[in-house]
Amino acid sequence: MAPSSKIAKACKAMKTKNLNHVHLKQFSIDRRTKHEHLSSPTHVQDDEEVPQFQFVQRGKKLKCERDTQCFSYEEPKGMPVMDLSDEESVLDKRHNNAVIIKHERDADELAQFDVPLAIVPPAAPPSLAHEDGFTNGSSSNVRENDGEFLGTKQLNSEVVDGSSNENCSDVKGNGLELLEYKQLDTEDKGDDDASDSSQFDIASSPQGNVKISLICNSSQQSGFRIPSLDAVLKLVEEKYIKTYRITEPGFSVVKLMKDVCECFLAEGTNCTDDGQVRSTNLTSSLAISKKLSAQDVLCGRGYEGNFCIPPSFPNEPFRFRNFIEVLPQIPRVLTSTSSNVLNYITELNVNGNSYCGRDIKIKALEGLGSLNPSSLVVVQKHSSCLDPLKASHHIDDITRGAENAKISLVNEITDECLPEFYYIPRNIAYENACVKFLLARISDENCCSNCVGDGMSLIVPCACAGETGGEFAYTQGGLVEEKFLEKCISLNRDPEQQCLFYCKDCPLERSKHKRVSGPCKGHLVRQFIKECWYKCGCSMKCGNRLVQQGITVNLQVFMTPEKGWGVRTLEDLPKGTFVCEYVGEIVTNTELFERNTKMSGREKYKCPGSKGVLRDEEALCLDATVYGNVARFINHRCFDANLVEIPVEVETPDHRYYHLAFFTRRKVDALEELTWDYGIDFKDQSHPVKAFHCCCESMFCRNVKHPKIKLHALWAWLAL
Ligand SMILES: C[S@@+](CC[C@H](N)C(=O)[O-])C[C@H]1O[C@@H](n2cnc3c(N)ncnc32)[C@H](O)[C@@H]1O
Repeated sequence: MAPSSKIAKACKAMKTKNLNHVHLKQFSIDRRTKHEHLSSPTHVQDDEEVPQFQFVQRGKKLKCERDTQCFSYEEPKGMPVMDLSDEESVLDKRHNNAVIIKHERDADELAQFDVPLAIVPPAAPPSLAHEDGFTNGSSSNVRENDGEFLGTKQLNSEVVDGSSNENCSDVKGNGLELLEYKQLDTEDKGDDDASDSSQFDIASSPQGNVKISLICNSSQQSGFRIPSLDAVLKLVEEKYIKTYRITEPGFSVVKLMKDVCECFLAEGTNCTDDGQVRSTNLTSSLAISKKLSAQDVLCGRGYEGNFCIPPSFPNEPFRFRNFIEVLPQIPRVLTSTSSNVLNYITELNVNGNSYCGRDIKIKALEGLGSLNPSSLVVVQKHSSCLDPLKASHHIDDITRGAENAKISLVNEITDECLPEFYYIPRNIAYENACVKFLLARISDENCCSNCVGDGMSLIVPCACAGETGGEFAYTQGGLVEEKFLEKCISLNRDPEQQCLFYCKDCPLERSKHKRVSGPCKGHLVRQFIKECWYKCGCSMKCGNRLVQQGITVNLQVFMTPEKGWGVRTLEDLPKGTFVCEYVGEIVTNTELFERNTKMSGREKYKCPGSKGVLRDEEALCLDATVYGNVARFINHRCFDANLVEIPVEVETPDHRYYHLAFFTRRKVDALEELTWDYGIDFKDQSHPVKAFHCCCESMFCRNVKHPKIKLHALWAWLAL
């Protein structure tokens, strides 16, 4: 093969990266030369234009732009050397996909609820100060009504608009439902649960101390002796673990009690001036004809809701929402008693997932609710920052079974919950993003139809290995070949050495300058891996089908001290291990642009030089803001990150669409955080949106004024 055509085959793509957006550049370069292309009757239609590029080897500097919400991979500066004679040569409308800066959607575009919820015992009536300084809460109410207190309370704050009516009166009205507060009667012999008679008494002092008393009537029990507290706690724990199928190892009654105290204090702090607690608007249970599952509630199915995004694709991925955001919707569909709310939350736990954040409190109170099922009301809190709870949060599997391997989540640092997003294991196309996988376009030379079994076991590598120089990129052991990996690392590390190609009407530049297309600054040539696919004869177990198999390693999302969520491995990973793909919504640059600028339909971006709206087909980008996988949590590390991203082609043989896969670039130990180099130039002052302050702690951090590292140390590290 002529070197130039080799280069042409190699030089086909670039990417830009963004915090939650990755931009795929897919220049349509046919495998054949223009001459071959024109003379061949097959593969490409006659009217298709052949992009023309000049590839140059020149020292160029890669620059990146981003901020906490977005960044783009700014291409190397330099004068374009593109053949300018053919206006459409680069951006062939069917083949070329460009890269555009993507800003994350503004937070206000997503449903946000500022007013979090918690569940607390109903507010006490005007306080009854005790001698010990404690103000009695719920139990004082009970006694007031001779053991059978229906502590009705008007729930009158508006949730949807976030405002709250602080006027908690005892009057029913305005269509608002009253909650029933029923305390067990110590004399109630007919009720099994109450036969031992128990009373849960919670009180607080002005100093913020909380006292919980358990009052038990032991008169029915002969030979009763006060048991040890430890034995009681153990018994209760066993009972609850069994009855409620609590799977979390950390469950304990002591923790439950502690949580109750914390909630009590938090909600006490949030009482209105007149001592009342803000409460939510619950609608009547009569409106509910069927019981919705917890997921229904969270995903907004089965009822009219204006905040939940309805599941729009087959697997109906769980939309992770902080409970504090979910709960405001519950009143729209659930019955008016707080125990219903708790039931739904219980269902969630039973489904195999446990949830983070304030649901820990909810879980704690679930226990309380079981002791006294109707004694809780849902109330709004003014601000989450008032919440003193710093519980350890845990989700068993954020993928809900969508991946081969579970991906757990822990937050041992804050009470922050996962940001709102749908977990998807594979890229999905948004509206206009045209991603066609046409088997007809896969010619014999682009697949290995004659292969059988594991193509990797063949003595002569199959056609799919052609993309990687006639050798498979993967080893028999399922790792990226050392040499190939090193090449990818070197390409990423030192783009100045690499080939660049230039296009005439650079979509990246166009997007950057909004309306004026600047000269293309050249695009980095990348190494590709080509995996076998459907038209290949090999089996699904073929070793050249690694990325398409999905995640197999043990990953965990965790809260880092300074960078928000991060991802770590729970097992040792050898060098060259496939970790995960960067998955998101495949959007066109037009869509991306509109998401960024929130342009209305009328003001759609007009591409300079083109007669109409920017062609959607020109660019594909990945936006993981709302739909994404675990990769959206992988943090940046300057230069010596332990992951490297490699484009992997699976469905299409012509680089129109590819997967961005992360592989370990060295051996990574269990519990190490996984990082990749976003390619950010922190010194780029020209970008209007500033980057985050990098806390990667790398010796080579590009965001520190006086790097800790001397040049010789850098070379020493490189030599490793
Ligand atoms: C793709 S997200 C990574 C996940 C993110 N930490 C989270 O909590 O969702 C990128 C964002 O993470 C944070 N981040 C990533 N790498 C960082 C670093 N080295 N130093 C500080 N913040 C970082 C920045 O806020 C950045 O905007």
